[in-house]
Amino acid sequence: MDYIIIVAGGKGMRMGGDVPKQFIPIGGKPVLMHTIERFYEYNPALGIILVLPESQQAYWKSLCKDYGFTIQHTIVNGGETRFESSKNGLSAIPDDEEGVVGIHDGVRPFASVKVIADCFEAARDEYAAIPVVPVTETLRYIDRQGGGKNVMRSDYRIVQTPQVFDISLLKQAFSQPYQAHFTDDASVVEALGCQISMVEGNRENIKLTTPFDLKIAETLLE
Ligand SMILES: Nc1ccn([C@@H]2O[C@H](COP(=O)(O)OP(=O)(O)OP(=O)(O)O)[C@@H](O)[C@H]2O)c(=O)n1
Ligand SMILES: C[C@](O)(CO)[C@H](O)COP(=O)(O)O
Repeated sequence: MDYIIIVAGGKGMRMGGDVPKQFIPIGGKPVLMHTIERFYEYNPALGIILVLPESQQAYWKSLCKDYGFTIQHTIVNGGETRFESSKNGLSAIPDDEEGVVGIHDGVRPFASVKVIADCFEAARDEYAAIPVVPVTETLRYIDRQGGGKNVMRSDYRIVQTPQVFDISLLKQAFSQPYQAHFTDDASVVEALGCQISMVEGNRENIKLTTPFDLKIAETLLE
């Protein structure tokens, strides 16, 4: 069986505000409902695991009731770091399960169904796949003295989610101790010495990080 783990266990410090960013309504319903619907649209048989801070779980259940949101999912407690939240989500999948598992930021409601399908397909063939988009602005490397140097932007890609992996490979990766450079799930798998395949992402698949991103989200839904 295949799964998607949707991580929404963060604090949303850069977004600020009283309502955690995954619950902010865009286009008439909470961000997280849009995100889950994308994966349901891709494959209604996908096992959906939602990682949420324990303190937010009752509120989420009340939102599901209020909005008539009935897509089945399992809720798991969030962790202190994204690494821990991903690991908690993964622990909800039986150890002997075969198939692939994606990990997706709860606050990326615009992953296209094509990108989701491409990532799952690539991971079935190549064990680990992530969506990337080109850099559209010029990049400068900043050294420790604060000096800058132009670098070739064509040498870099912006990394999105869902990041999809063979289940047993991902379980092995997450048995490693946490390291500070684990900023996504692919970096955890790469630390085992594995190659990560890249598929073309979709530009709208932004991470809602600051209030500015919410304005873009509303525009994308118009
Ligand atoms: N301990 C954590 C930290 C992050 N995340 C999730 O990882 C995704 C990407 O993280 P980010 O956008 O940075 O969210 P926050 O950590 O909540 O934001 P901030 O860094 O501004 O506090 C989000 O869906 C977030 O909920 C998580 O599940 N558990
Ligand atoms: C996983 C991620 O969205 C890929 O771009 C990103 O690394 C998350 O970073 P954050 O600082 O936890 O938002």
